[in-house]
Amino acid sequence: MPESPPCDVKPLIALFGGTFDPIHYGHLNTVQSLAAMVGLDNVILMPNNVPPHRAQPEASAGQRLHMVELALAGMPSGMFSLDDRELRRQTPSWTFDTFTDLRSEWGPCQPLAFIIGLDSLLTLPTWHRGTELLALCHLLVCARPGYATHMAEPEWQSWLETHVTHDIGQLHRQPAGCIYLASTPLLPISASQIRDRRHQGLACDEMLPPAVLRYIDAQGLYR
Ligand SMILES: Nc1ncnc2c1ncn2[C@@H]1O[C@H](COP(=O)(O)OP(=O)(O)OP(=O)(O)O)[C@@H](O)[C@H]1O
Ligand SMILES: O=C(O)c1ccc[n+]([C@@H]2O[C@H](COP(=O)([O-])O)[C@@H](O)[C@H]2O)c1
Repeated sequence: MPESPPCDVKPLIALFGGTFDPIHYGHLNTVQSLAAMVGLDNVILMPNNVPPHRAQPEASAGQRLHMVELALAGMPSGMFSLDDRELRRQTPSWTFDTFTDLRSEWGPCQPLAFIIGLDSLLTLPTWHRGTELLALCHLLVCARPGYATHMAEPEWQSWLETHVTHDIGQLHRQPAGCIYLASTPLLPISASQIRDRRHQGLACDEMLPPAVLRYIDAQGLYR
């Protein structure tokens, strides 16, 4: 029986999904640190359209996309790019479906990763085919202040421990299957805190890029 040819080593492609209602420095700075730690030349931001597992966003999909574009314009050139595939789907933005598409586009050998914050990891086993995601990609997990460092259920914790790697090289050599818990700097910023502060008429100047804040003002968002 002929052996399948070995995979060529290809640069790891990493996507960072989010609702980004709005995008903030907790996203941008944390992921920049992660990229430096893991050796990513580029991170692809992927705003969702119909976020599963949460209340629907206050800003429209178009407004959230525009805020991401404004934020990226202020970041070092080439560091980030944008993928709007979930915005073009009207069904819930299930990550498993998105990575099924990405895997068929890139083929079985391409190392792919999904970037999430610690809070997302803690709920991942409740996602649509959540734990099966590892068959399609790695998970790169950014630290986030105020969240437990253990999974809520013992079987989820053993799933996590089975897949955790400390070997960054493995993320680049293997197409999928590893969870990397990155010790990124802890940034206590959240989109819900920004929305709450805006609802109360409080300033958010240090929390997100000025161009995004100007757009929020101009659009009358989060009043
Ligand atoms: N300050 C932060 N540090 C690390 N990861 C973060 C931070 N803020 C958001 N993330 C991660 O970024 C991804 C997208 O997050 P999202 O767009 O929902 O922002 P959020 O601030 O968590 O929003 P909300 O407060 O509305 O839930 C998620 O995986 C989340 O865990
Ligand atoms: O596929 C799922 O079931 C699923 C459930 C919760 C979140 N996600 C994705 O995880 C990313 C972070 O989610 P959020 O809600 O923190 O913006 C974003 O890309 C979501 O679409 C995906």
